[in-house]
Amino acid sequence: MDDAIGTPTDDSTDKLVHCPVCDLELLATAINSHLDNCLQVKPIGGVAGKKRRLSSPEDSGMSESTQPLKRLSNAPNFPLFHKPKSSDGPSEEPSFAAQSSRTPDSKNKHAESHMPSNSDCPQKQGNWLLQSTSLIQGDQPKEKSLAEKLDGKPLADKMRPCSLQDYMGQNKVLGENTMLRTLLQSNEIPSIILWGPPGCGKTTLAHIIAKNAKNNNNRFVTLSATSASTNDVREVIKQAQNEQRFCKRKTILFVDEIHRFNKTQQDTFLPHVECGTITLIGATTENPSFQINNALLSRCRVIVLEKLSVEAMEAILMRAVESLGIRVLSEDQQPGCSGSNVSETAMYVEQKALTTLAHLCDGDARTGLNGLQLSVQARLAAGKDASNHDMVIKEEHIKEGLQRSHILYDRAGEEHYNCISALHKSMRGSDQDASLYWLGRMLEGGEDPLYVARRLVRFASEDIGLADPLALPQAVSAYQACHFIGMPECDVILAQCVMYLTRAPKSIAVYSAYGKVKACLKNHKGPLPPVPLHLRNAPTKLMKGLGYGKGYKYNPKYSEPVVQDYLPPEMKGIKFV
Ligand SMILES: Nc1ncnc2c1ncn2[C@@H]1O[C@H](COP(=O)(O)OP(=O)(O)OP(=O)(O)O)[C@@H](O)[C@H]1O
Repeated sequence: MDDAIGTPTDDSTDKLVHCPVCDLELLATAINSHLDNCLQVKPIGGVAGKKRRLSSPEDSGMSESTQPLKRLSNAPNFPLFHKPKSSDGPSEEPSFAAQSSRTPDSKNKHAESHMPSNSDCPQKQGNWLLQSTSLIQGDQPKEKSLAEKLDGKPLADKMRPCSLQDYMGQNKVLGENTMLRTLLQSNEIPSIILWGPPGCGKTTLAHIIAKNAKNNNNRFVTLSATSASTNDVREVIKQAQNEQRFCKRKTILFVDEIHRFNKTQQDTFLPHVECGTITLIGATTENPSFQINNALLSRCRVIVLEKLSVEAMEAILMRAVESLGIRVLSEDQQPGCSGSNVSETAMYVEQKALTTLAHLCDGDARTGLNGLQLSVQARLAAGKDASNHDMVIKEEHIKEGLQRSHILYDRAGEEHYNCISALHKSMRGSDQDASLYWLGRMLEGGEDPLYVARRLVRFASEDIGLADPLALPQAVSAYQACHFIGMPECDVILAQCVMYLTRAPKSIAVYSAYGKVKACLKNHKGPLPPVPLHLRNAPTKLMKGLGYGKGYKYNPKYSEPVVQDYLPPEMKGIKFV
């Protein structure tokens, strides 16, 4: 038979059947693949889509009988017989294995990850970046201006990496052969607690894990412990159970700021993490040993993320700068040296400015990126009236940008010492307003409250001492209270202590007396004199026999004042106080 498609192989399969769509007679063995393709051309109900009409047999010059065969190689198949390729499908996303090579130049590869493949990726949603670059061929969308690119969500959100390739730093936990990477590559996602300082990438890592998990047909649900109630948690768990029962899909639950959940809420997770209904990814800036209950903690792996290094921060900033189309000027370069069209308005940033920003943001990528955004926006505003087209972001602009958002405070650098010194001196001078101002400068700039509290303990003794013996317990209590409560609530505790110490009477008697002791010991020439025998303890017979404790007058036994030497004879008469 001329029209039959396929070759009979045995008696049971050489039966002829009619295609229900095109009425073609063909072998039973070939009906499925024929139908697949036939339906692409002639969907049941007869209404072909707009695209299909454009490539109708008449348009293509193909006869209806040959069309299905021609389409076999590249036509998408009808979902009845083949799984659809969704935008989340594994085939469209690089797996962790594919993402595994995080080389130092990975920051240069971000254009790859900007290809529109997943709607979860912030850079891809709304195409803010794509519209500004030439990644899309053919119908070029109108290029966005720099101001437009900065509009809307904060730059830090827009730049959130979608893959490990763009995830900088954290090599201790994500480098080659680390436990986490191995687990992720094998799609074994354990319940984990990501613990690290603000802006170090906890949420970002959770999103990357989730994206990979979605590719592997898992559900990803997020909750913020700051707003979710116990009922919300129960609802998520109920849905997770249904998904597991009916769709055989696992649920990954990301809980941001998990330390803010109370004990009951944390307990709600327990059995479900235990039995695998949900895989929990918690993020916290607080020490999980204190903030997360032990039972939950023992069911999760704690992954400690660190502040981002200056190098990682530079890479993150560089990626943002490139995405925004800002050109980087090294020390010996001038604006316009790239040979670009001079009539175009160009934005430049000095390499030094980026390095300064990377240092100042204290390993917090959000601070760094938002600081960059502020500086660029400030330059754009300043450049509106200027006749010169080129705008250059310099170090001072970066600092200015950070100051505006009250974050210019280099915790590791000079500013840290300058501010604590100013606080100490203001308290010594009993100036309450100045003392509070310097305290505020440090705390609002992100200083560690425990560092400030430790300095107050020292001040209580050094500058107040016995003039007010309650100053020291005040300061120690403030330290403990800060330890229990943490920022931001502990700010007022420190303020109370600072005001107490500022108002207290001052005395450096203890401080200077002890200073003299240290000087005496330091300047002593020759061997230090031995402890006089009568002052020595004599716990054993031998020591007693050697004369230890001999002649010592036990003061409580005497009603009259005791005359006795307490210093070595060489030191007799020395005064420290
Ligand atoms: N390791 C990283 N690599 C690249 N970009 C990062 C990295 N870490 C953070 N970022 C950038 O900083 C932004 C903020 O990071 P993220 O929200 O992940 O921090 P976080 O640790 O969860 O902070 P918080 O505790 O304050 O919620 C991200 O949107 C991203 O742009």
